Amino acid sequence: MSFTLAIIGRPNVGKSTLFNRLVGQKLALVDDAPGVTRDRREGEGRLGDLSFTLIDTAGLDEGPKGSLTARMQEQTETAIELADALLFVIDARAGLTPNDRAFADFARRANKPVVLVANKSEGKHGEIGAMESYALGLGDPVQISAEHGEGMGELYDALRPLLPEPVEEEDDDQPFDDSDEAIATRPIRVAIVGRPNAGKSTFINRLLGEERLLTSPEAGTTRDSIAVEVEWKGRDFRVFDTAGLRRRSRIEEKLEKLSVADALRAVRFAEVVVLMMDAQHRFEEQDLRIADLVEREGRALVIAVNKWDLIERQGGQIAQLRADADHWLPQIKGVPIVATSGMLGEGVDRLMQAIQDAYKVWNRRVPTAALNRWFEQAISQNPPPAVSGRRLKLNYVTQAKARPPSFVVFCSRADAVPESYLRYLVNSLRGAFELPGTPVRITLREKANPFAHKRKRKS
Ligand SMILES: Nc1nc2c(ncn2[C@@H]2O[C@H](COP(=O)(O)OP(=O)(O)OP(=O)(O)O)[C@@H](O)[C@H]2O)c(=O)[nH]1
Ligand SMILES: Nc1nc2c(ncn2[C@@H]2O[C@H](COP(=O)(O)OP(=O)(O)OP(=O)(O)O)[C@@H](O)[C@H]2O)c(=O)[nH]1
Repeated sequence: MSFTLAIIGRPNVGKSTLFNRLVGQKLALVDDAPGVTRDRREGEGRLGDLSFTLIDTAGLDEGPKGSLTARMQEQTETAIELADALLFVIDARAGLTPNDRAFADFARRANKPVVLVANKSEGKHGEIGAMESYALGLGDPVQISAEHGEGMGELYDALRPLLPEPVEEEDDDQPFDDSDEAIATRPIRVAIVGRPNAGKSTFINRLLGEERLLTSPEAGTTRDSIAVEVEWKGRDFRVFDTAGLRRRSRIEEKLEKLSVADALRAVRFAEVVVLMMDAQHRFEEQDLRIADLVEREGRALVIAVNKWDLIERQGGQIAQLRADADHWLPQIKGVPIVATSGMLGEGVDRLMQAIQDAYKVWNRRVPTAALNRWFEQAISQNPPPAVSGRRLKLNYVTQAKARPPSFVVFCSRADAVPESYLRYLVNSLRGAFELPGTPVRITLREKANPFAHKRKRKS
């Protein structure tokens, strides 16, 4: 039997939705046929290149006043027994309930690896439950939206080290091992995306030093994305080449649609995304849309302006590229940009270095003391505005996670803080801690410090 994962958690947190996403709709449809009531569903799940047997424990009602029925406990225990590792799901919007804590106890007692999943994390509301869930003592929550397919890359990151995978050697690193050493040695997952004909395959061939991928002057030669392992100057990379993202047209063929979906998937599984543009047609609408997608997916972005050999050399061109990038992509200010010629092998070293640097920035954790110093300074330099006569009070800040760097600011009235002030904080933070070109998230939160009760108990 293959590696088995059990999805556990109280009713309604989204276990079935996650199951369906990982297993695929077909099986779920079969099992959801009317009259088929089952305590447990099993299916073959896939996430990127990982495959596993998945057990879902959904479909039971909570007992009176939210209590757990004996049947629910029983089926959860059975599932846990069958599993090699657990996906413990909570509802990030609802926050923790006593039943979540009961399930967390089951999970802990199992003595099996547990991945804490904070579902329904799309939008801003998710941060709250995710922060609260730290208190369960099950490690960092993986924030996902099973319904919208968000956070699947993070889930992949969390699962990959748990699963046996003979081809990989790096698999003994711990989930969420964000130590400097782990960050410095893990293969970096890179997706190279861009419009058709930008030169993605040619570039990867150059990296590999052989004609392994098909390149041709016709747009859209690469139909599927292919992962290749590359070692460059002692560092391992896993590079995904994707079919060109192209403008959607009404007469688009099904095959093409699949290719676009494939590229989007590659973005989700990548840690660093290289947006490859043709130097002769740079910053086109589709390029900007890809960059925006990468930002929204929370990946590190590096821009390669390829076919640089076709550009007549004049002074100041790189500076112009820099200015163009910041003009068109203000949401990822300072995004690294490298001029390349995959054909001639120019700029390859610089691009590979830029990928490593971007990866480091994306993984950065800012020391708390420095973060607090920055916060006080940023607020006193440019205090938050008064809204309807009352000054907004921002209390303190904490880094909730890295990959990408995400922060939570605790404040008096979250809804009242204007977007522009948040942008000010993001840009100031970027500057203060050298976080260029990586998505930086700041979420506002009104509730008291979730760790406060812990501290009280200790004293
Ligand atoms: N907003 C949001 N809603 C979600 C998400 N995932 C699931 N839901 C919704 O949450 C509800 C419960 O989802 P299910 O997948 O049935 O939850 P379950 O944990 O399997 O529930 P039981 O079958 O009762 O054990 C449904 O209305 C879903 O549409 C998500 O990522 N975001
Ligand atoms: N002058 C020049 N031409 C290049 C360079 N890189 C690629 N090309 C040419 O551009 C064309 C497209 O290259 P590919 O590598 O197939 O492009 P792709 O982005 O993989 O294309 P799709 O498979 O359509 O997504 C080919 O004719 C290449 O020879 C470069 O650095 N300079």
